[in-house]
Amino acid sequence: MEEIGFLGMGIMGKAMAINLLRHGFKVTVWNRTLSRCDELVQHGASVGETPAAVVKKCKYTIAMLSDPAAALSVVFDKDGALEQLCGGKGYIDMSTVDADTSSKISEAITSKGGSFLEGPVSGSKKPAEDGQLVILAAGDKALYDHVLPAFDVLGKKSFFLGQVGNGAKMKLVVNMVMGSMMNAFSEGIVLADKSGLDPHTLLDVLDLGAIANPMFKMKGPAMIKHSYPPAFPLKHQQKDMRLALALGDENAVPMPVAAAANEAFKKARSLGLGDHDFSAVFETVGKGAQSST
Ligand SMILES: NC(=O)C1=CN([C@@H]2O[C@H](COP(=O)(O)OP(=O)(O)OC[C@H]3O[C@@H](n4cnc5c(N)ncnc54)[C@H](OP(=O)(O)O)[C@@H]3O)[C@@H](O)[C@H]2O)C=CC1
Ligand SMILES: O=CCCC(=O)O
Repeated sequence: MEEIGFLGMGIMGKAMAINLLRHGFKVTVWNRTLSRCDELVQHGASVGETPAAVVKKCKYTIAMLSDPAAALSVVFDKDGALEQLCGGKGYIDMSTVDADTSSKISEAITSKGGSFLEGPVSGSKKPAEDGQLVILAAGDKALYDHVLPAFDVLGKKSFFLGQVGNGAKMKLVVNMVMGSMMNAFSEGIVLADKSGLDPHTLLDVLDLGAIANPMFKMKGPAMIKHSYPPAFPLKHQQKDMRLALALGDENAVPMPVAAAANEAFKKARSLGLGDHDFSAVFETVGKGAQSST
């Protein structure tokens, strides 16, 4: 099996790279904080000293980085991926970024003869560990077909959405809906509690009705305990709301619900909750933090 490069050993990148190793892929990893690669070595990975070194060694390289600035830096900076991208090499950015960022990266890589695919994912830490992500790919179709065996390990379903930017946009729309839902859910828990209802009973009622969903089921009990172990860091959810609102601006789509949700995530960041799970936005609702829940 050919060797895959993997840049970014955060919550998602680590889980995805370990999953590939577990399924017999050879993987060479890199992370800005190199010590975070140590655990991957124990799982059988090799380590590259720089993004360029990883791309030089591997026919194709996946990136899973925090935000547009990180995605651009890893490609364009000194010792970045672009230095070694050329004909026969592929680069797949699975980070959640905006379409402009993705297009900049795509243009630079294709102008050097390389191929580019974006592949942001729906699904969080546990689906990444279990290979149950939903992959929203767009860009070079030949590269997509080539990496499908790896996508089949990482995800339960891959979509090919056409031209570069469509994967990024789809991901932002999905996360805009998710962030708005999380805020409504938080308000619901606080409202139930403040009006004398048992929030656990609210969870049971929600789970049996038309708006039952895995997110409420998974996050609700921990939120009631004010516990937010990071699966999807709140700072990344706020980045996605911001980028989705910019997409709304570009397309003249009024999004008052998403704008309010973004304000709540910003508030949560200002309270120092950026590295907690995004469900910590619960702490911004009324006096959620002081409630009897
Ligand atoms: N967590 C989740 O549930 C999901 C996350 N996503 C998206 O996936 C991406 C990664 O998320 P996640 O793994 O949770 O994030 P983490 O914050 O856990 O990891 C971020 C990664 O980006 C690296 N990084 C940050 N800034 C830079 C930089 N300037 N240069 C180089 N590397 C940098 C970090 O390196 P270092 O270790 O050195 O800080 C780390 O490897 C994000 O775009 C996120 O929105 C998508 C679906 C689900
Ligand atoms: O971008 C993060 C998505 C998290 C999820 O789908 O649960």
